[in-house]
Amino acid sequence: MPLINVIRGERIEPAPFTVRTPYLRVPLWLMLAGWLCKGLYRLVVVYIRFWYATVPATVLAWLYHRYGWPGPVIAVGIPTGLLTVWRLVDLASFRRFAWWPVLGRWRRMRYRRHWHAAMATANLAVTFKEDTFLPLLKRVRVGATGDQVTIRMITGQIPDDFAKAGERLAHTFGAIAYRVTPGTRPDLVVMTFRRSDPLSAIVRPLPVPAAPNFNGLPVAMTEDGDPYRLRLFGTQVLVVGATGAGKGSVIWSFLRSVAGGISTGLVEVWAFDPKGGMELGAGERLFARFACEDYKAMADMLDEALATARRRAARLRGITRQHIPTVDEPLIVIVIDELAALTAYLTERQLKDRIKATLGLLLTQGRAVGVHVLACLQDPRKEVLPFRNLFPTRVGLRLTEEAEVDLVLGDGTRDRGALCDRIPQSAPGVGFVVLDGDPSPVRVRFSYLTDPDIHDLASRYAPDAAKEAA
Ligand SMILES: Nc1ncnc2c1ncn2[C@@H]1O[C@H](COP(=O)(O)OP(=O)(O)OP(=O)(O)O)[C@@H](O)[C@H]1O
Repeated sequence: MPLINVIRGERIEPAPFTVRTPYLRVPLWLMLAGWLCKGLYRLVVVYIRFWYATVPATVLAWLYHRYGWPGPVIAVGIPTGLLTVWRLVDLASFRRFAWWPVLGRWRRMRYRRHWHAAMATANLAVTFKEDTFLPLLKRVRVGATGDQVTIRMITGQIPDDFAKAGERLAHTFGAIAYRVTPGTRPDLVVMTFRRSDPLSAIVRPLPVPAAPNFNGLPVAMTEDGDPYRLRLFGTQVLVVGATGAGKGSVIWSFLRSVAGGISTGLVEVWAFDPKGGMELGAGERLFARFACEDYKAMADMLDEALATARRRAARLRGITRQHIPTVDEPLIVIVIDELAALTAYLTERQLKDRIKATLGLLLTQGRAVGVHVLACLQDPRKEVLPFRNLFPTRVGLRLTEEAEVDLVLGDGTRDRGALCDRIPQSAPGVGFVVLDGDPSPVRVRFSYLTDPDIHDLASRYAPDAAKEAA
């Protein structure tokens, strides 16, 4: 038996005694006096506990008593005026240093009030040796869209325990969505409760970088209002979404982010649009290769890409582990609008098997030698699933079923906040990006390019357009 047991958490003391009060006849005056004392005691407790409200109220009352109305009016008016000027002059710093800290205090009180019940009903309170322990509410930080709540877990708890209870807690605390991320220390977990949606508006096309940075291509906006930068080097990208979820906008946002490289010859896009060219046809001028009807031609293109990858690997072996694109040896991106059309729906068995084998090799061997795949998928069915793990970067847009989320993005991702099945139809282009090895899904909205935007992009950045201009 251990000498000392150590457990973190807030201990809920049981009542030391349980007594049955005897029946006594109490005179009315004694009862009234008792109530009065109790009332006074509670008043003092409330006064001390809520000092930040009671002390200013007392000061204002004293000012009124001493100077009449001008006293409190001036005392309130001057700081209010200064704060209003601050807000008008610099809203960002006003929010950051004045409004959000105050709101954070207020919200912390509200979290505390519901904390015990919320933890107990979400099964996050732990009973150990007849004592009950609660996770500790450490800090509440308010931001533009919601609250970041830092919690110290009880011994034996892990962030996934909070992820599993996330939806329950979000409802309890009146949030519309949540996200769970590990804290800065192993005993901390951060729950982000979102109260409004900063991604409700359409994101206009982002500026085209003249020279694309393949470690961070701006393709979408994050909830913080910053561009989301997709890392292409060393990865393959899978985009999954129900029909109308905005897969097209992911492709076009990506193409826009590498358009500078396309025009200079640093990037070659090989596009596959098995739906007859409806999605990608408008940008045909941007592509070095384009196939939209002939599946045999698509299989040949994939074979060619694999041969290129192998040639590069043979040349670079022992020299470098990451291919650096040049005009002579550009970065090749294979964009596939509907992966299942090649790997699942195709009726010619031999051709389908050939495509699947090549694609599998390409996904594993291509990323170090500058041959990348960005593939979209509508229906996460069994036939395409074996490929899932070959895509280190996965984007989940709106999905129709809850079970599809973990199927596509990885086990436990939905619990950690990637609620793809809850994305409304009215929010196409909204999705969660999940990177291999990073437990936190990032919620983003991809930029939307209208047909004129796409035509404009194709006419400005097509490689032949650059030659014509020269
Ligand atoms: N990022 C976005 N922002 C705003 N609206 C968008 C966005 N992406 C798509 N939309 C709207 O949603 C519609 C459907 O988008 P899109 O065709 O890209 O979906 P999809 O997932 O490719 O569907 P499908 O699988 O049926 O081709 C578009 O016509 C457009 O009106």
